Amino acid sequence: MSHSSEPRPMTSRRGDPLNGVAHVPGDKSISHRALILGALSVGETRITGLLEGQDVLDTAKAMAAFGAQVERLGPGEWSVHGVGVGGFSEPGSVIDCGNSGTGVRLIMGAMATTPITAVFSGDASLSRRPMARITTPLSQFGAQITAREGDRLPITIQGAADPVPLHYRTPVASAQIKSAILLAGLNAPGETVVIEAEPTRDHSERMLAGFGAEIRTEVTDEGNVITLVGRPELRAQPVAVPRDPSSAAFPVVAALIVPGSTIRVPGVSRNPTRDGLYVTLLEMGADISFENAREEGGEPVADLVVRHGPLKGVAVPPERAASMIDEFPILSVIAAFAEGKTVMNGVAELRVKESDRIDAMARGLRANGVTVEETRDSMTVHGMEKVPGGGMAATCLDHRIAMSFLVLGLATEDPVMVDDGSPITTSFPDFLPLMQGLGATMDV
Ligand SMILES: O=C(O)C1=C[C@@H](OP(=O)(O)O)[C@@H](O)[C@H](O)C1
Ligand SMILES: C=C(OP(=O)(O)O)C(=O)O
Repeated sequence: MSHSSEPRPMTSRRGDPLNGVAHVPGDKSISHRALILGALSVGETRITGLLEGQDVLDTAKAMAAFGAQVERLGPGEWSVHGVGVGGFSEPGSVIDCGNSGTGVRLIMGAMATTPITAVFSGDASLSRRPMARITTPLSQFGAQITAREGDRLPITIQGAADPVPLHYRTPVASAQIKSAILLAGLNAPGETVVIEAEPTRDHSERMLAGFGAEIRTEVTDEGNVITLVGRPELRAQPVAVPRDPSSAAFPVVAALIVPGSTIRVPGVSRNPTRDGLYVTLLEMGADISFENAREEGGEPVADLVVRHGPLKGVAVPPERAASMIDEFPILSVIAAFAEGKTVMNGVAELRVKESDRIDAMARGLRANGVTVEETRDSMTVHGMEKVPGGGMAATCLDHRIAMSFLVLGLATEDPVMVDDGSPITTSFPDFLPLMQGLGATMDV
């Protein structure tokens, strides 16, 4: 299901310092994977802390359509009775993944080696995003795939009746490509191997191991070589989803740019494959401390304490991009308040997210008085002492663009408007009350 079709204009403006505790929602990547692996296991998987954003709810609905028993027990608490590897049944209607690239790409992988047919669709944003990166490897497993012009959704997949395991080098750094292949490899006999030149988020590998699959990662000169042994019996597991570092980034940056602020953000995942923004913020001179470092649900987590202070621009090295790929929109916001310029290189993938994020951020920042330069795969933001604001940003069906500009407006001279805040529900349904609870002036 796509998010609400009514545009929801929103505004944010300068006000008091931000203070308090921000309980951000569960990790989106881990939530999708918990539902999918739960559906592919034998027994009942109990999930706590699941993100109940529209992207993940669409994945839950899809798992039920493939035959799993999916039930909401309470806030963030879900039960999945799985059907086992190879046990998916043919869905009776189209699988609509709404706005979610992770949802559609991982689910296409999960069904591509089972002899059933499924049709996948999405909203206007998802229907523009490239899918050849997934359909190419899945065809090599033996799936028959028909896509719209340019390898876009809607896509029909007839799963392979006699799948062959795959040995595949990913052409771009993408955890979605890697994960789709690993999920397809579950029902192929023998070893499926994925090679990635740059490491990407490793939640699939961690969770597959936790559910009992034989999977190993070797670090070699050509990158990470991940090998999965097919046809395991996955055993249902309890999954405690840690809080999402990509969602935490919004209140964290808000506290860093609003003078006098101090906030605490407990229980945030500090998985090194997701940590690039925090490494970058520390290089910029941000006052962030990481307290009570511990492990929860197989992931390293910590409580973040964040205080406003002076910041300086930095150059983000391209090899860090994958570990903060969803955080460049909000980094470009904080860069506007830093001394000097912030340069982001090797970020071409931003052009194929929910929107062209380089274009969307550059336009919106310029509309609010900030100087931005862009190339095909880079963006440079010039910091200033006082950021004017007063402009309208188009959110382009992109939750992260909407939240980034609403954070910008908390520290600009004049208010910032976004044309449509409704996509925020895809990943952070309580964004508005959470920010208001910290003292932010933000409204619909
Ligand atoms: O695997 C995942 O859960 C994700 C991978 C990333 O996409 P790519 O694999 O396309 O880089 C990221 O942008 C997305 O929000 C979540
Ligand atoms: C890119 C994102 O998500 P997805 O690819 O799952 O749509 C995101 O959440 O920033």
